[in-house]
Amino acid sequence: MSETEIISFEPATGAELWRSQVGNVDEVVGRARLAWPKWAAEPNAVRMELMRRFANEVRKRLDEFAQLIARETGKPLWESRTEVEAVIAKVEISIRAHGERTGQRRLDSALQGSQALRHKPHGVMAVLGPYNFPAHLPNGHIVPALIAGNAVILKPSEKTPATGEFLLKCFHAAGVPADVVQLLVGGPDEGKALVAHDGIDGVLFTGSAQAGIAINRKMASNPGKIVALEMGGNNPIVVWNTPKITDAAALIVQSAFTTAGQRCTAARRLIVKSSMYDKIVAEVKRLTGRIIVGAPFDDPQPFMGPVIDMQAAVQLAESVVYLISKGGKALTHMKQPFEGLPFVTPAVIDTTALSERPDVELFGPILQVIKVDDFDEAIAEANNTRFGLSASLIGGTPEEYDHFWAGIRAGIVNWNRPTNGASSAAPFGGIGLSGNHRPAAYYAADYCAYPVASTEMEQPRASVGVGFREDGKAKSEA
Ligand SMILES: NC(=O)c1ccc[n+]([C@@H]2O[C@H](COP(=O)([O-])OP(=O)(O)OC[C@H]3O[C@@H](n4cnc5c(N)ncnc54)[C@H](O)[C@@H]3O)[C@@H](O)[C@H]2O)c1
Ligand SMILES: O=CCC[C@H](NC(=O)CCC(=O)O)C(=O)O
Repeated sequence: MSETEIISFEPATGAELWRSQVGNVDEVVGRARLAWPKWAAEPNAVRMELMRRFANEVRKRLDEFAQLIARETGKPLWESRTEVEAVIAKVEISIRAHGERTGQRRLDSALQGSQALRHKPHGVMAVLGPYNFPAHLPNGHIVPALIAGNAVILKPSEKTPATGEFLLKCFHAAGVPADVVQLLVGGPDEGKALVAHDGIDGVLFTGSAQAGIAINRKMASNPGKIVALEMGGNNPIVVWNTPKITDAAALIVQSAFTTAGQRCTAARRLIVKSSMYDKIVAEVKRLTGRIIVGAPFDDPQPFMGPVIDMQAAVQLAESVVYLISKGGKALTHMKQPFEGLPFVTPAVIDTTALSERPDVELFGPILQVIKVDDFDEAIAEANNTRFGLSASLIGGTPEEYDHFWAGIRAGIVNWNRPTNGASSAAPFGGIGLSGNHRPAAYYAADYCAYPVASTEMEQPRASVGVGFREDGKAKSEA
């Protein structure tokens, strides 16, 4: 039975934060369809100016917004602030991307007329958001979609609706008409109804592979509708010859445990050269042991907050038990330091001995360690996944990095940098179960508008060419 009400709870305290009735999909879509043509007909400059006003609105409310994200997701306040800063930065990046990726071109020819390339918006776009970046990631679809002239319906995650509501209030306060960007409160049922609705021209999804595949299936009979899928990862970080053990360990810990491991780009598998194993593992254990796990407003600030809810915490603890039951060796144990609340400490598990490692995204602070002897074996192990979002090489020579870059199947391939923390000024997406070749961030402009090619002359001008007699009849008819 579907829920009639959505309630958001603060992970760090269990307190109720927000509640609302679920939205009416037909009504929201109907309003968006009516509002869209006027919005699409506005000059680009008007839409861009409104986006800049939106950025200013968010800037004015940065503290309030960051506090809400911290309460609703459990992320430390310092990290929640970085999410709000990313929301602000998205506007200028998207304006630039719109011009560079979907701008206008015109090629004049005296004979053929003028060859013009312009872009049109799709219409009404459904944005389905995840809970881990409840503002920044939906916003990464919303801003480019609005700039291009689409109307948008945001269905935020059922776990973080208050953040979605706050984000949309900032658009409205900036002057974007209420029906041009609307909130649809709901869970997966409302998401499914929105995706299936005839009045939707596209679905811009960020979330799990499971839900993304279900959406892709649903949209298969509508090839004309745009579907952008940003999904999860089972991301490798490979450590090869490096004398910089402390730096390597810091990059590994940052990759695996930032946001309590709840990032699509988090490192899930540490693949390490046998001869470096002892040193790297010792340093990773030492650093992991120093991580402060705590509530978002604690002083000193924690590195990691709780995971999103108790269900997630229990699933993560069960995954650790499963890996150990199959032959994994716990290098650090996952503990639940606060009874009844979803705080977990990071687990590092050596799974080298496992004959089959489950290729699933364990969305939390669990890092598997796999020991290998040979660089090609490391690359093969890194590619031993159906996902393909991000991958990093720590250490190695420039030649080895070239080899790694060429051999790795992922949308983001880094060298001596973490697997996460991707730039909004670059394309962002993955292959395999991580996405459907419609990268977001800088390339989001591409899926928010479609190109129209036109050959244009101010007056009709045609010439009868080869194959015609003087009277205009074709030779073949003679
Ligand atoms: N690649 C990326 O850019 C990226 C970014 C952030 C998060 N993620 C991924 O998101 C996941 C965590 O977020 P989550 O748990 O909120 O994801 P989720 O897939 O459970 O939910 C995402 C959104 O889709 C909706 N939804 C769920 N099932 C649906 C269906 N069948 N039809 C339509 N809508 C549906 C949800 O209500 C929610 O709004 C992780 O897998 C993470 O890797 C990916
Ligand atoms: O959880 C998934 C997103 C993680 C984040 N990626 C980005 O912020 C991409 C940039 C953008 O979309 O603007 C990361 O890599 O940490």
